[in-house]
Amino acid sequence: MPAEYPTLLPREPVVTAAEMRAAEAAAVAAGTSGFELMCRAGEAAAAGIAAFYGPAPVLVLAGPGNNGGDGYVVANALRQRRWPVEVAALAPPATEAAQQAAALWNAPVMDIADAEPRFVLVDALFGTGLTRGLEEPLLSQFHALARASSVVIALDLPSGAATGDGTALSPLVRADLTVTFGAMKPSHLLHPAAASCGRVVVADIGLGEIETRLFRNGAAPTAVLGADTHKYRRGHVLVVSGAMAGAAWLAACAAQRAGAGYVTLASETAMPPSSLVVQPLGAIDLARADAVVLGSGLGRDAAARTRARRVLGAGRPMVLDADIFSLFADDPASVFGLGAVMTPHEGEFARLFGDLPGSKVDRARAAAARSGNVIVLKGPDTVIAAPDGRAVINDHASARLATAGSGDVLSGMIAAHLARGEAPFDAACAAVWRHGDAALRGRDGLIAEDLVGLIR
Ligand SMILES: NC(=O)C1=CN([C@@H]2O[C@H](COP(=O)(O)OP(=O)(O)OC[C@H]3O[C@@H](n4cnc5c(N)ncnc54)[C@H](O)[C@@H]3O)[C@@H](O)[C@H]2O)[C@@H](O)CC1
Ligand SMILES: [K+]
Repeated sequence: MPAEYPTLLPREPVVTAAEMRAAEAAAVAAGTSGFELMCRAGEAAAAGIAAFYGPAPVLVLAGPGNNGGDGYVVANALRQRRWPVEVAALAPPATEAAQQAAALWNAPVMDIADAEPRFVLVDALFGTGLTRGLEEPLLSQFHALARASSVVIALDLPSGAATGDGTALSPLVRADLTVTFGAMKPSHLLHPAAASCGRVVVADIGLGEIETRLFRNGAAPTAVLGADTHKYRRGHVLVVSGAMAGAAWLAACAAQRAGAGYVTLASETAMPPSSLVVQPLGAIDLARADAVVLGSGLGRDAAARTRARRVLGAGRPMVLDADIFSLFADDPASVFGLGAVMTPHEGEFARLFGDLPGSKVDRARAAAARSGNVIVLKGPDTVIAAPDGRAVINDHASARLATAGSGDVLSGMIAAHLARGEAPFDAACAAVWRHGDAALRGRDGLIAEDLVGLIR
């Protein structure tokens, strides 16, 4: 990689419930009690709540497990800060640590059926130990109390959210703030659960670095250009156009704006004069392309298939998108094992990989392993997975990206990163972040052409 492009910045780990339990068990084995961890969690949550909201009447809803235990610690800590606090419990605390926490509270606890709404509702019903959705009458009581509160704060997770896959096991109350412990869990980033977390704050409870292969996408590093750089050193991107010239043109412009020094559009259609180099595919020396976008605007006819085969054979770093997934749905082996970046949305993904089991992260990982390519499984919670099991969830994005051509823009951006010599996984992560960042700086009514102009 040219020296002027730094490697990726450190990313936030995202851990599963099992990884979290293992970290907790390791801490306990090393001499920290479960109750001590709970005290750290509850104290940190109370500090977080006090940082966001002034002293106000609070109702804490405590479940039977350790999430409920955290709730008792929060109640005690806010009471010490002179907030008026009440606690309502679903059932008596069932774990030793939660019993110790309830003893700390040492004040009346009412039944949830008797609770009155207060300004702040703290949801300490269930966390990572949830095994099934909330049942009636609790579900209705919880939602009614939340509707009548001004602020809802979830401890660890909104109760009813599964930890690992973003699913809602029962309808979720939308929290304003979720204070989680040790590290983010997949459901803080995967939809639909992520949409009910509000702002997510991670409280350090002293578990140290938790071993994981899943991360939250972080900001792409800024390229620092040396005075001696030149356009080819910044990377030569080739976009192969076909029946849908507009899509390929968007990808090419996005590659330019994302930093490629030289962009060629392989097209037999005349284009308006611009800084893009437009040439028929037959006239292009494919070996000179540092990265290729294949699929955006390619078309799905026989000519597209012929063009695709020719370009695939050149063995250049590649982004495979859009029409490629239809063209090779019956022959996926032709696009596997290339070390390329594939950028399907859910529909295209299903066409190529069928109905894989598990969470979005599991499915993207399985597809990456099967295809030998980096998979960018697009959506509000885009997952990027590498064949070796590394995965990243991107939440730095905007629903404004749901517009025609936004995928073509992303393909061009990934190609610009590949063309500078970045590894496929790093290139995909950086481009996905910058793509989302551009949309966040956009406005309602954003179209793909605007997005190109907003790339930073
Ligand atoms: N793992 C860790 O490192 C730490 C965990 N802590 C807290 O502990 C939580 C996990 O605690 P637990 O494992 O005790 O689990 P939870 O407190 O999430 O819930 C488990 C309890 O709820 C019951 N339950 C599950 N789903 C139910 C449903 N739908 N209806 C009724 N009952 C249901 C279970 O039978 C069990 O009694 C975390 O979310 C976090 O808040 C913190 O105390 C600090 C450290
Ligand atoms: K909760």
